[in-house]
Amino acid sequence: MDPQGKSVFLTGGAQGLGRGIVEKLLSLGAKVLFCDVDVERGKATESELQTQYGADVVFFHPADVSDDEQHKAAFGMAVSKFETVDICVNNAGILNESNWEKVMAINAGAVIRGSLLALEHMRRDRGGRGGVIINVASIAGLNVNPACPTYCASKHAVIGFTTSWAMSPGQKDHAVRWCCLCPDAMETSMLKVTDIHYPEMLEEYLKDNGVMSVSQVADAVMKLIQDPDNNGAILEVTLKKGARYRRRQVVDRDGVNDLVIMDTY
Ligand SMILES: NC(=O)C1=CN([C@@H]2O[C@H](COP(=O)(O)OP(=O)(O)OC[C@H]3O[C@@H](n4cnc5c(N)ncnc54)[C@H](O)[C@@H]3O)[C@@H](O)[C@H]2O)C=CC1
Ligand SMILES: CCCCCC(=O)/C=C/C=C\C/C=C\C/C=C\CCCC(=O)O
Repeated sequence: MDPQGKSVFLTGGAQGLGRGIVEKLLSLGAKVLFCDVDVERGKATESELQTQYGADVVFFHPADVSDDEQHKAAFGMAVSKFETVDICVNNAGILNESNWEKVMAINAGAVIRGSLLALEHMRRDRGGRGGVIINVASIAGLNVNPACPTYCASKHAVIGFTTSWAMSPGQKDHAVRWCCLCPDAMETSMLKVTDIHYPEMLEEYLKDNGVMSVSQVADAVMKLIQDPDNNGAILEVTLKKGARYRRRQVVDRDGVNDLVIMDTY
């Protein structure tokens, strides 16, 4: 899909990756409504982006996406501003190993709610225009990570949910594409986290693997949006290897029930 002239709803756009994605989309001619729980930063970002791209192409709406009503209201605001939403990016996320309920509510719960809101609005078999749903997971959704088991679980949930919907027998009728983004560590406020187990593991990990810029990862999101035939995509983004699609197969090893998930590139 070409972002030019398309309408976008994005969560967690006040800073970090969310803001980076909003900026790329605006530079490609899309209109964006983003929400965030950080109202002050959201307003400041809106004002800066309106100055650069125009007052009628980017809007901020305050919302905590762990709250059902606020999340629905924010999505509804995008629909009423643009009439239609073509691209939905469920990006808002936190990392806090002391509060697993909150992590699951935002990283998994809000991704599920946001996806279902977008599907209902976009699906062509119920009068919508089709579209793309991009769910932001992490490399942690593909691996195990003793430093942050709850965060890791929330990101595995995003990948399982998104790829399962992508495999829906009704997908062609819905005309909605489902994609997961799985970045490695990138330079945002999340990386300043202190609330993980074994913080020394993080230091070691970053020494070995480096840290990506937001812009590199936001470019990968444009690839997800633009590639037409990637329903069910899991796009891994790392500093050393760049953006690569994981090819996921479910292999039936014994013809009965010994199913194994195998990823290749
Ligand atoms: N920074 C990293 O190394 C990586 C981050 N990610 C994922 O990227 C996504 C974006 O994270 P970053 O930009 O790094 O973090 P960030 O902390 O810089 O930005 C996250 C934004 O989400 C907002 N947010 C948090 N909770 C919210 C809620 N309940 N409702 C609405 N907005 C909320 C925050 O206010 C903030 O503006 C997250 O899903 C994160 O898990 C994935 C891989 C690596
Ligand atoms: C595997 C780390 C990349 C996960 C990227 C992400 O989604 C958010 C990162 C934010 C902060 C980092 C927090 C925890 C990671 C800590 C240690 C990683 C050790 C993993 C390992 O050695 O295998």
